[in-house]
Amino acid sequence: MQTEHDSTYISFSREEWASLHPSSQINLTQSEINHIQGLIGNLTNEEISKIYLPLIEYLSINMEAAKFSHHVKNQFLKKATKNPPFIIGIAGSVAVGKSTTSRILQSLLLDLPARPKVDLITTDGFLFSNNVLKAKGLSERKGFPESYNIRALIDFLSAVKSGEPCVQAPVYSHLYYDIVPGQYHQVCQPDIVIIEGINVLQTPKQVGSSIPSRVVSDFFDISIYVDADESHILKWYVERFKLLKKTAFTKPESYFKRFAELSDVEAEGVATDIWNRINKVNLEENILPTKYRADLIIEKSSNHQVDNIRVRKN
Ligand SMILES: Nc1ncnc2c1ncn2[C@@H]1O[C@H](COP(=O)(O)OP(=O)(O)O)[C@@H](O)[C@H]1O
Ligand SMILES: CC(C)(COP(=O)(O)O)[C@@H](O)C(=O)NCCC(=O)O
Repeated sequence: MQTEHDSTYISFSREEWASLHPSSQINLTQSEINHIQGLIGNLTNEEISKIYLPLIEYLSINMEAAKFSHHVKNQFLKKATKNPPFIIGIAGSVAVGKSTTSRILQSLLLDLPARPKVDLITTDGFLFSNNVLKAKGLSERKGFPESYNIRALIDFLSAVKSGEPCVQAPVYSHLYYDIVPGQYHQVCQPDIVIIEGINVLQTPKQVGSSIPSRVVSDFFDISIYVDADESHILKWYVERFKLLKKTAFTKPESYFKRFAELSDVEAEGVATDIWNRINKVNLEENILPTKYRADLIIEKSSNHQVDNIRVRKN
């Protein structure tokens, strides 16, 4: 069925995408590929070559274009401002693979010949702390637009983009299920920033009653929405929960340590309940509606293989 968005994007099957930039042309050594595979457990060499290397090439072309545009504007304005960092926004549901995709891209970007400085920031650092969420009656709304300090996120991106020497991003811990007081990620004039989060393409209407003059995506040079069927995402959410049950949840400091003793079947029930009450509702109400704001849409099938890539025409 034809949708209103079909004409906005060019769609590439997996094979069509791979053929745009055969991996043989890319100078990644086997040890660099091994390094990335070490970071992302079951990522195959084929997936890197067919999907992520062409994607890096597409990002590189966009970075070159942004640099050129900055240079000619500086010439016209008779200014010598520093090239701003290239900002990549990564959106999508909880558990769709935003942080994994971001880590793959960061590793490959770090390997580019110019050896750029690449920072990876997650927007969960801009969630209000559990105490604040509780006081606002939002404990069951973690991840919904109102649970984030969007103004702080916009101020952060504005400072990074304008080239401030060092800017701090607060840090969220999935182990403590809360913001870590006094811990920050320092961002000091990087060449590239990847910012990933469920909320990065949300619009002012969705972020509270007062409409800010800017939105998060105003600072992006390019944005990517990671997409998959909800049935696959639920499966990945439950699998991740079961893995955490055996690992992080067993730590005494874990917020979820009460779940460590659950059987696998009980854990599936708990995770499915959290999904249905919170993350599924958020996906349908606040995340999916932002999909067609992205410059690229990456569609993954049940085994995380990317089957289709859509690229915005202009
Ligand atoms: N490309 C991929 N290949 C293999 N596994 C993946 C891939 N992307 C995500 N996963 C797995 O899916 C689960 C959810 O991914 P994650 O990156 O944590 O999601 P998000 O950051 O969107 O919440 C994790 O268990 C992760 O290991
Ligand atoms: C903190 C989050 C909103 C962040 O999502 P992420 O960016 O990791 O996909 C999410 O992990 C979360 O905690 N959601 C609330 C319900 C739950 O525990 O899954």
